Amino acid sequence: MEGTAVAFAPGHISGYFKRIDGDSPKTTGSCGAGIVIDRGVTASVTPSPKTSVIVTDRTPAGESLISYGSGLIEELLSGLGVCAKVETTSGLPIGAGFGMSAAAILATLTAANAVFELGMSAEAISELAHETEVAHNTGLGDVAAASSGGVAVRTAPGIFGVSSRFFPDAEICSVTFGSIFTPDVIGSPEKMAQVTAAFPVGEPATFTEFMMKSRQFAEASGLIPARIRPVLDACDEAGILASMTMLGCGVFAASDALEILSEFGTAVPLKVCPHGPTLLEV
Ligand SMILES: Nc1ncnc2c1ncn2[C@@H]1O[C@H](COP(=O)(O)OP(=O)(O)O)[C@@H](O)[C@H]1O
Ligand SMILES: CC(C)(COP(=O)(O)O)[C@@H](O)C(=O)O
Repeated sequence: MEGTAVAFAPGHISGYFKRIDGDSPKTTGSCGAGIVIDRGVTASVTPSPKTSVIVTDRTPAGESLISYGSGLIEELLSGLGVCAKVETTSGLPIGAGFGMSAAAILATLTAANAVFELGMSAEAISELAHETEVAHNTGLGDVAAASSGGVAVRTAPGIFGVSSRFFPDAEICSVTFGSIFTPDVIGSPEKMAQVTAAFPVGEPATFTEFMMKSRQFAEASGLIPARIRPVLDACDEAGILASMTMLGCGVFAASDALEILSEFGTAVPLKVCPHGPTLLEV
């Protein structure tokens, strides 16, 4: 095996969710809804006698090396029975509720599948990515959503749980103040009980309905950090729909809220991504 394959997978902002436990990682996941976004992770995979991983982020706040090595990615490759030099580059901060872990897994698998000619279907890639996310407690519904584009509504756990997708031409904007360690939240029965009780009734059919349900959920979930309250208040005052990026210490707003969000930090304009993982180069 020679050469390098490069793939991109989109990130995902979860607006609301509830954990559903099945009898295996495949049937465990979440219901909810979120936006598949045009920033995500690019992974380059080059066959090599020994596996090595470099994790970088290239966000609007600048570029930085996050780590040498990633347990998640190393385990993934070893499960496939291959060794490679992998570089993942995240377009948004890791751990901040932008689904970067799911994007990293999907992008790495898509590139590895191409360069090693593994013959996995898109469905098999999503299945393995979902099981890996759930097994590591780094996400529940991000893989199902980010396996394709749009605003994804999930009514059952697992990769076949997406009941509808819609594709608004919306200007979205986000600001983040840091991470919330996802396993601490989705691994806590107390937190999950409050999250389940906060789950909104009915499914959104429009972007506005999605934003309203997301905010209603965030308020009732007990998850809103004090740090983001002034940002939500400023959006409310300006009549802009906004909510918390699940699960990160940040806010996403509908419409072009760049000016308002920039008062609080580095604001990032986003669009709804129309597609799932894509092979860029092989
Ligand atoms: N680009 C990446 N490359 C490799 N591993 C990643 C990447 N992004 C996230 N991860 C892994 O996922 C963990 C964070 O998961 P999580 O809090 O769910 O992040 P996010 O909210 O961005 O999905 C990190 O500690 C790291 O192990
Ligand atoms: C909210 C979350 C459980 C985690 O999202 P993230 O922190 O971005 O990995 C997500 O996977 C979902 O099920 O909706």
